[in-house]
Amino acid sequence: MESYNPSEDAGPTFCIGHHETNRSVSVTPQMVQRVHESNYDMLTVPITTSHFHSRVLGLLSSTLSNLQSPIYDSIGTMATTQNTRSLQIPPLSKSDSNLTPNEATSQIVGVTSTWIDLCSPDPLIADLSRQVLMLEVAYAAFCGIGYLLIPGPKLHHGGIHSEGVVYYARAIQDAISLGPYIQFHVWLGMMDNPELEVDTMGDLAPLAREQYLLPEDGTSPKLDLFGTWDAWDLIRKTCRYHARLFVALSMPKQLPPLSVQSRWHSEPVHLLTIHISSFLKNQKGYPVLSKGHQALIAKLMRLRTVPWILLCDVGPIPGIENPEEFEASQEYPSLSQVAGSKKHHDPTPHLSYVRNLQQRQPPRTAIERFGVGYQDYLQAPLQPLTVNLESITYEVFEKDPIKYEWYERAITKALKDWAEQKKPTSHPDSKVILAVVGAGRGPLVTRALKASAEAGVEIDLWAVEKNQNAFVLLQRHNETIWDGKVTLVQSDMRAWKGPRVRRQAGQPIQASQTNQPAQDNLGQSLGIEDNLLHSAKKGENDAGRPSDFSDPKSDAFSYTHVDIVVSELLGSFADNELSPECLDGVNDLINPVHGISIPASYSAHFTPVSAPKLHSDVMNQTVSNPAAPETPYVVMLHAIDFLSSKDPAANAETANQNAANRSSASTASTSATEFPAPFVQTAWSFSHPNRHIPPQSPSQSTISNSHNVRQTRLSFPAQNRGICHGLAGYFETVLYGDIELSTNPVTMDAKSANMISWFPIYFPLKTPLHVPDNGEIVVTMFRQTDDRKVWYEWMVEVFSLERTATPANRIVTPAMTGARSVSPSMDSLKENDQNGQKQKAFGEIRPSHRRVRVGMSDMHSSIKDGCLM
Ligand SMILES: C[S@@+](CC[C@H](N)C(=O)[O-])C[C@H]1O[C@@H](n2cnc3c(N)ncnc32)[C@H](O)[C@@H]1O
Repeated sequence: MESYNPSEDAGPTFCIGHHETNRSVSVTPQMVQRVHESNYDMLTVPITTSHFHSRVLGLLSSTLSNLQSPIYDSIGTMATTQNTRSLQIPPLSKSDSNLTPNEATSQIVGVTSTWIDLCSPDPLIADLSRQVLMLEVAYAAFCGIGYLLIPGPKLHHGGIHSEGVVYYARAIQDAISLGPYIQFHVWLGMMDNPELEVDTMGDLAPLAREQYLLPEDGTSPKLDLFGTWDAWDLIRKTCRYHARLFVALSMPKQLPPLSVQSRWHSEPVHLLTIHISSFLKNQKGYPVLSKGHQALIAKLMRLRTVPWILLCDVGPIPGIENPEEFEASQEYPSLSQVAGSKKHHDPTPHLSYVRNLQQRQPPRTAIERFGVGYQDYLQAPLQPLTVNLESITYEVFEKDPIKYEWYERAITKALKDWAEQKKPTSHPDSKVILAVVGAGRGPLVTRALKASAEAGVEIDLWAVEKNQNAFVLLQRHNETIWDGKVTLVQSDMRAWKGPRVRRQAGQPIQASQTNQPAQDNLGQSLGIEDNLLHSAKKGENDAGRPSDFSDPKSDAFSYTHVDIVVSELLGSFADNELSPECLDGVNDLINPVHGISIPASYSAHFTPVSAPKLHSDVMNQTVSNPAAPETPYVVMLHAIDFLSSKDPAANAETANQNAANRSSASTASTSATEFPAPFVQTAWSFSHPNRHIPPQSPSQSTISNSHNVRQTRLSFPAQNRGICHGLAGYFETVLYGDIELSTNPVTMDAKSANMISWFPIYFPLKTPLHVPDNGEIVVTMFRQTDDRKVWYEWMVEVFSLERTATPANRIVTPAMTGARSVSPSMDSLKENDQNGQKQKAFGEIRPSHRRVRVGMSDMHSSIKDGCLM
C-alpha cells in the first residue's frame, strides 16, 4: 500500500545564515551552537583579520613611496621588468587570521577580503590582490572550510570599465585548483550600478597609480542591467564552467527588470544575500520584503539546488556580538511581556520574517512532486520502437492526470460526431471500428470503451501492440477488465493487415482495401503467426487460440478498414519517437473516406535558450561519449533563460517592477512578477491520415521515407545579450477538434494544464554562442532519414543588427522557409492554413537594420544516435 508522505508536498526548506561585514570574533563550536539556538543555520567568517589588512597596506605604502613612477620604455610599453616588479606578501602569521581548524569549520562560510582589487589596471595592485586571495584560499583549504564567498570583480576604475574582469577570472581559476574541496561563490550584484561600487577606507583600488588609469570622460555607462552578468559569464567561461564555481547573488532594494531576474534564475545561484537595506518596514515597523523580492525568492527556492540565504548586517546574533542580550533572551518572558505582546522584543526580526516567508511557501504542485530529482537532469530519449518498455515506464505515463482524460474526451467527441453525421462505418454491423495502435498496458483501450459508453456509439475495438511483455498484460486486462470486448493483435502496427470482420450472408469478400493480401495468404504475409491474433470473445476456449479466428482461411471473414485509429506515439519533440513512420504503416488501413486519426496532427516547436547547467553537464559527458554534444536530451527544464521573448516590451518592465517593489500586496499584479514569456516557434507538423504519401517506386527494394523529411529556418529576436547554449523543444498535438495537448510553455496552460507525461527536449550546442543586445538568432533544423533511421540536424547563427539608412519599407532580411513573425502556437498555423497565406519573415518587421553575422555553430547531427525505424 502506498503511504502518504506529507513532507513530499511541503514547500522548500530555507537554510539561513548570518553575515556581518566586520565580524572580528573567532568561531568556536560553542558559538556555532548559539547560532543554531538563534534559529540561524550557519554564519560567515572572514578568513583574515584587520591586522593582516594593515600589514598589507603598510607593505604597499612603503613600496610605493620607494618606487619610481612607471614610465613607457623606448618600445612604447609599460609592461617592463622595472614597472611590473611585484611585491611579495610574507606568509600569514597567528594574528593574521582568527580561524582555527575545529569541528565548527564545516558549518561556516569563509569570506575573502573585500578590500583587494583583482581587476586593478595597476599591475602592482592586481598582483598584490591576487596574492592576498591565494593566501586566504590556501589557509581556508588548510582549515577545512567548504564554502568560500569571494567579493565580485570591481568593474569601474575611473574611465576604464570592466577591463580587469579577466584578471579576476584568472585568479579564480588558480583559486579553484588551490582549494580542491572548496565551493567558490562569486559575490555579485544583480546589475552593474556604478553608484553602488564605492571604495571604503583601506581599499586597494584607490591606490592604483595614475599612470595606469584613464580620466573619467563622462561616457562610462551609468547603469548596465546585464553588466554583472557579463562579468560572471567571463569568469565562469574562463574557469570552463567549473562544477565548484557558483554565484552568490546580492538582492538590491530596487530589483532589476524581470528579464535580468530570469537570467540569474538560470545561473548557479547557491547563495542569496539580502542586506538590511533591502528590507522595507511594514505599518507596525517590522522588516518585510517587497512582493517582487518575495516572488523572486519563491522562484529561486524551487530550483533543483535550493540557494542558502545570507542575511547581511541585520544586527548581531544574540549572545555573540552582544553576550548580555543573549542571556536576557534566554530568560522566561515576564507576565507583562506575555500580556503586552507589542512590547515583546524580537532580537532577530529579519530572520523571523524570512522564516515566516518559508512557512508561507506554497506546497509542491503535482508536476513538481512528479519531477523531483529530474529538474535539469539530462535523459536520453526513449526508443520505444526498438526497445521494449518496462512496466514501470508505462506506470509512470499512466499517472498523468490529463493525457488520458483528454484522449477520452477526443474519442467521445469523434464517436458522437460520427453518429451525428451518419457516416457509414467499415463494419458490416455498423459498429465503428476503432483500433488503439501501440496500446502499451491498455489505458487508452479502457478510455475508448468508456468513450463508447458515454457517446452511446457501439464500437468494434482492436488493440495492437508489438511489446510482447506488455501484451501479456493486455490479454489479462481483456479477461478481467474489458470483458473480452477487445481483439488483441500482437504485432508491429506496420505489419498489421487490419481488422477482420465476419461477413454478412451474401456479402462478397472485400477487395476494396488496397494492398490487402488475399485471404489465404494471411499469416505468412502478415508476418504474424495465427496465434498472435487474440480475442477473449465469448466462445474462446484457449487464450492462445481464439475460436473466432481459429481458421484464418475461412471465407466467413474479410479484412476491412479501421474507422478511428487511436495512438500515443509522441515524443518530447512530437515526431522524435517516430510516430509519423509508425502511423504511415497503418495509413492504408484507415477508412479512405471518413477515417480519423487521434491525434489528427502534431507539431514540433523550439526556442533558443541559455542553459549553463545543461551545457556543463553535456561537456562532462563528452569526456566518455564524444556524441554527447550532438544528442537531443529529454530534460525537465528549470534553470534556463529564454533568449527570445514573445513580448519585447516585457523587458522594459521597470514600471511593473516599481509596482512589484511596493510592499502592499494589493498593488502588485501577478504579471509584474512573471518572467517574460518565450517566443516559441513551430518547426514543422505531421497530419494523419496522410493522404499525400507518394507512391513507392517499384524499382526500390526499401520503402522510401523521404516524405517524412522536414527542414526549417527560423529567426528569433533576442532583446538582451546572453549566451545561447542550445534549443528548448516542445510539441503540440490536436487530438480531435479543439481537444489538444501541449508542452509549449506559451500554450500548455490553455491546452492541457498539469499534464506531466512529457518533459521538453534540449538540443545542445557544442560551443555556446554569444548573442549581442538587440541581436537575432537564426536556427536551421532538419529532420533527416536514410529510410532506416531518423535523426535531427541543427545549426545556430547569431546576427547583430546594425542600424542603416535603408528606406523604411525595404526588406533586408531574406524571407525564411517557415519563418514566422507571430506564430507561437498551432493556432496561428491553423489560421495560416485557413487563409492560405504565407507567413511573414521576422526580418520584414525591422527593415532599417542590416544583419551582421557575429557567430555560427557547427552543423550538429544526431545521426550516431538516430532513431531506428
Ligand atoms: C508511448 S507508449 C504509449 C502506450 C499507451 N498507449 C499509453 O498511452 O500508455 C507507445 C507504445 O507503442 C508501442 N509501439 C511503438 N511503436 C509500435 C509499432 N510500430 N507497432 C506496435 N506498437 C508500437 C510501444 O511498444 C508502446 O507500448
